[in-house]
Amino acid sequence: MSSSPYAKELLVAQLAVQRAALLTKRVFHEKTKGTVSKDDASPVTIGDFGAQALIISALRANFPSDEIVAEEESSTLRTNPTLRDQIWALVRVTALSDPSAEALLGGAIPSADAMLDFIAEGNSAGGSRGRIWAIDPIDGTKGFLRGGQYAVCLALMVDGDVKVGVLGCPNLPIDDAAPLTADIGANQTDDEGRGVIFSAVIDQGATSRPLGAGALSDQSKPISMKPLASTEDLAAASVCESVEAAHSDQSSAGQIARKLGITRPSVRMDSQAKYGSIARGAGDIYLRLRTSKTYQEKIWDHAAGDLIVREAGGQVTDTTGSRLDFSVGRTLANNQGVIAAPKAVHGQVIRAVQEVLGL
Ligand SMILES: Nc1ncnc2c1ncn2[C@@H]1O[C@H](COP(=O)(O)O)[C@@H](OP(=O)(O)O)[C@H]1O
Ligand SMILES: [Mg+2]
Ligand SMILES: [Mg+2]
Ligand SMILES: [Mg+2]
Repeated sequence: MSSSPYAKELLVAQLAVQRAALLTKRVFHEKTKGTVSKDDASPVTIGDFGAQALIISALRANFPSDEIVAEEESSTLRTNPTLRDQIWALVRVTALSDPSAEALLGGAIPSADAMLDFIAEGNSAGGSRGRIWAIDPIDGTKGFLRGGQYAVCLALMVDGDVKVGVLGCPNLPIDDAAPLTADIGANQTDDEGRGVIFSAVIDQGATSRPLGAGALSDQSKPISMKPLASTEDLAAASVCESVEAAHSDQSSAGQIARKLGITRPSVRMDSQAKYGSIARGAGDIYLRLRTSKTYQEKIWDHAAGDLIVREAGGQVTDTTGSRLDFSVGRTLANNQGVIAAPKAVHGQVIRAVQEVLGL
């Protein structure tokens, strides 16, 4: 193993994300996905819980004293043994099908109860001190259920700053040069040539590699944002935004694009696959414009993508132009929306955003 900073964290994170992604792919092909509706009416599946259990068990085996902020909680499972047992069966069979990384990932989870305990360990309040991992076991659960884009997301923050970010995107093309395709209606699962892991370590650049099983042979390739520099470049840019109109103001995004001279329709895709896609130059700009004054973005929805885009030559801020602040707890309480773009044009994009939003 190389001795560059965060080499072990990166390796463990990639292997854990890869194994969790295998689990989610398995769930996609099951007839019952154990979908339950959470308090905020968003869905969670056995895939979300199982992926979170696998990732936390891998982190605990390697970094026992780190804190963990993860999206899902275990309380509903403690009173729902049927759901718990479905997840347990899935976690066991996935670990068995991915044996080569066993030594690093810490061996099998001993029991269903131990699995629930792992899931529950993602309850850190977050904050500005120490080593804290942020996990979104399935980001874009709605995309996952409809056969579109989703991402298994893991990031390490140290003293409130993201140092390592990994995104597993089972339904994106492996080919960094493949054109962007919108999510809606398309079943993009398990096609030949899909499944990619994006990674970044602070000051070490960003990479992509195929998502597989087991050990990671060295197939990582550096990725970078498209180097947009001029107004003409901007006019040819493609904008990514959420599929969900409730998650981002699509009508303002359309006005912003027109103001920048962009003629192509935006590409709507679920999850942090948007960050990965612009980081490798398949798209150019990610706009996420808040739809309510009360919703606070969650750190696990942005931490890995923020670092991957910045390490690929992009700039990521909120609509006021401030960097995303991961140091204030489980949410981005200090930020409003997200604007990610190549460095050279980010200022121009922010001006258009502020004109349209009246900021
Ligand atoms: N009102 C809202 N505004 C912005 N984001 C929201 C939201 N309600 C839910 N989300 C988040 O949007 C994420 C999906 O992002 P996207 O819209 O880019 O696909 C969800 O992640 P999960 O699918 O992990 O729950 C969820 O955390
Ligand atoms: Mg969710
Ligand atoms: Mg999410
Ligand atoms: Mg999620």
